[in-house]
Amino acid sequence: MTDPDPILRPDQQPGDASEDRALRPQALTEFIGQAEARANLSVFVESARRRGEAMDHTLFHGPPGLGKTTLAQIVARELGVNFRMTSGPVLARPGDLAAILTNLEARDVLFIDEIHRLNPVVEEVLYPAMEDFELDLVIGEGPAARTVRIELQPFTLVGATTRLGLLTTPLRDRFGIPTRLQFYTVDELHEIVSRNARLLDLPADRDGTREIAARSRGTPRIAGRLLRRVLDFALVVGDGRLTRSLADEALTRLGVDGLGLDGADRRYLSLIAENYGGGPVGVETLSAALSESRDALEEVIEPYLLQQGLIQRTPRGRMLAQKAWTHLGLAAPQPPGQGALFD
Ligand SMILES: Nc1ncnc2c1ncn2[C@@H]1O[C@H](COP(=O)(O)OP(=O)(O)OP(=O)(O)O)[C@@H](O)[C@H]1O
Ligand SMILES: [Mg+2]
Repeated sequence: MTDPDPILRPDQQPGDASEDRALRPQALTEFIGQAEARANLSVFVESARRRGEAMDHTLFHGPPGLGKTTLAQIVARELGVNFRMTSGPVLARPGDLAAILTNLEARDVLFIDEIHRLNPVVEEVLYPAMEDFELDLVIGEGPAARTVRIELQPFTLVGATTRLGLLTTPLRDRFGIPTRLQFYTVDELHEIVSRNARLLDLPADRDGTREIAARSRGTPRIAGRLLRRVLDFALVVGDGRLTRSLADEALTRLGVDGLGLDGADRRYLSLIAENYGGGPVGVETLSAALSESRDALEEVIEPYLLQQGLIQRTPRGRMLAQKAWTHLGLAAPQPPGQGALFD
């Protein structure tokens, strides 16, 4: 089964990079939502600036598309330092990380995306680098091998992950500022969509931008993409203006329903309802039946369904909540034993 439309997925897709750039907020004051994270970060940034020191290592975690990379870039800009970006899977050998670390200037931000996917031998090198700004490198092989210690400039490591649970404890413990990003409220997304419409020169009714916000799965990346697709419809099918009815028509044609669920979400819910009587059913079983990786289910599909109260995680597997039955237009089965009283 293939997703009918990958533009609805919250994880990054090819082509996002250039689209993202135009809409990406550049300063903490332009960043909408995540009020708590933003308030805390502005204090830590300001304090580091006054002390003239590197800010403490920071970890952003939460579902894809909520602004982890954006916030990391903003932090570097507000600190007035260089931003270096890499990712867990790219750093295959300790030497790859060493090359980056030794090139950092004092107080720079090193951003490591998907930090839960670091090779363990690379991670070992990271510990003393984070803690003491030192690098222990093994030079040569066999009996001639020796360790050299290299002093590093103090730097700020900003890590990002969609899977906090996969981080090793020693790595997790070395982040002084762990920050969880939350799904956005419809009001926050509405502000984001309105701002993006202005940036894209799209005349828009409040009802129109609201409709997109309500159907963006709590995720600014999806809001940005849906707005661009609705813009296409506005230009070609409509009269160039974003109205509520135009947004509704476009989103419905794209397969986004009233709760913002896409085809993959609905297949997930329907499978549990129709094949497993509402659950509980194990995630491995769902993964096989949907031909989706377990990671994709746990990182991308389930967080929003959980947050919306459509499913529950139990020790025996996933279960549909009443709201999901209602949303699917199906009747929930009677719990065993109930109903017999009235027969
Ligand atoms: N608070 C916000 N206000 C406006 N736009 C935002 C906000 N947060 C994120 N965006 C936009 O959403 C898109 C995705 O953000 P970003 O790439 O930072 O997400 P991410 O959490 O790093 O995702 P991933 O886990 O896939 O790496 C970008 O285009 C960004 O401009
Ligand atoms: Mg990112």
